[in-house]
Amino acid sequence: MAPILKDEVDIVIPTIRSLNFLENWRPFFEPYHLIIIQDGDPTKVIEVPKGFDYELYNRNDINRVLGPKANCISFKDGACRCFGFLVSKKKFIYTIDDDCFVAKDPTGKDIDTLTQHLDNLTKPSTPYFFNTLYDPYREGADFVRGYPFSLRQGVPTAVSHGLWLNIPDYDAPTQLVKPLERNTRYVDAVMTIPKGTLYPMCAMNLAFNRELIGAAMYFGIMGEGHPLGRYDDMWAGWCTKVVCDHLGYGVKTGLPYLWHSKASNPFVNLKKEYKGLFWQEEMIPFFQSVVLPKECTNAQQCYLELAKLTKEKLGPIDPYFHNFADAMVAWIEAWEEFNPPANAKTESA
Ligand SMILES: O=c1ccn([C@@H]2O[C@H](COP(=O)(O)OP(=O)(O)O[C@H]3O[C@@H](CO)[C@H](O)[C@H]3O)[C@@H](O)[C@H]2O)c(=O)[nH]1
Ligand SMILES: [Mn+2]
Repeated sequence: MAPILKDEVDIVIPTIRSLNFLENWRPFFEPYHLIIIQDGDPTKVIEVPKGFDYELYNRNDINRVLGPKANCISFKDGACRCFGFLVSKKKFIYTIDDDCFVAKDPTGKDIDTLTQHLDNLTKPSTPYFFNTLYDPYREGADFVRGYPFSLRQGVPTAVSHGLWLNIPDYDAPTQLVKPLERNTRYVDAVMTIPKGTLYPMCAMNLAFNRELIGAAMYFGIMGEGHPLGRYDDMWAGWCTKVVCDHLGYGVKTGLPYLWHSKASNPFVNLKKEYKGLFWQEEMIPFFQSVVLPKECTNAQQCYLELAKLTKEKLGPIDPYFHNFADAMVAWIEAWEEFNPPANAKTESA
């Protein structure tokens, strides 16, 4: 099957290890452009398997491109991937971790995650009324009796959150008490996460519409030099869901599945994420209480409002959140530098 939307997609991969996993994805990824974010030591040479069309950025590149704003891009944490979202010019982003492989569906067929994500993103979402047959736009499903006809056209989908077989995305305490737990359950469903409901977004197998929500898909300041790690995708998931709810966009979760092969070290993970385990008991109520002004009509404006509220409401928890809010503003400044509004271009021409 021809690669769908080939020129409208960038695949963003953060790596501090190796890109050998791409061989496994070659049938699905080779036609697409890759943006590789090499984390860690920039002098280390990371081989990209032959035949892939890619651009690669290491820390020196990030510092060169962003100058002082480079501080808003994490170092020694998978959060660095959001630099790829910033420099992309495409409508859709698919981001995947380098320890993820092609999974098989119950019929034994290899799962083309990218095609399923693009299908999720190009069909509407239904955040205002739950459809009990799940995604009504999928082959073999529809709206059920009692579903309001006034809501059946749905809303644009901004995020498609895929799942993982084998190693589940557990936090360190769960990983420690359930070291042998494996996810073997393939649930054949895609569903819209209802408006007003948050969810734990994992960036392992994630796609989104960059034009709708890219400006809010910032992964924060994590890793080296910061008191928190492995909450990068969680933070981005809470921010983007609040922004999607405000702007009337949808977020889907479920298919596609991939095979997550490597469990990161739970003791290292505990050190990275432990503050998040109790801070999230305050972060979640913050996000649940956020009301964005109606004057915020795009993701950038919403995000700047979130930055202001983060400093005000979460700043008292720890000075980290003051720095975090500043980094959120720096991110938007960088975003607008790389993604000037269309009319700005004609003015300067
Ligand atoms: O310092 C680092 C650490 C990792 N990376 C790259 O980021 C992804 C995820 O790394 P890893 O697979 O080791 O982590 P997991 O615990 O399995 O991943 C979950 O935690 C989130 C952490 O952000 C992640 O999104 C979740 O899926 C790999 O590609 C590493 O190479 C890095 O760049 N720098
Ligand atoms: Mn992993």
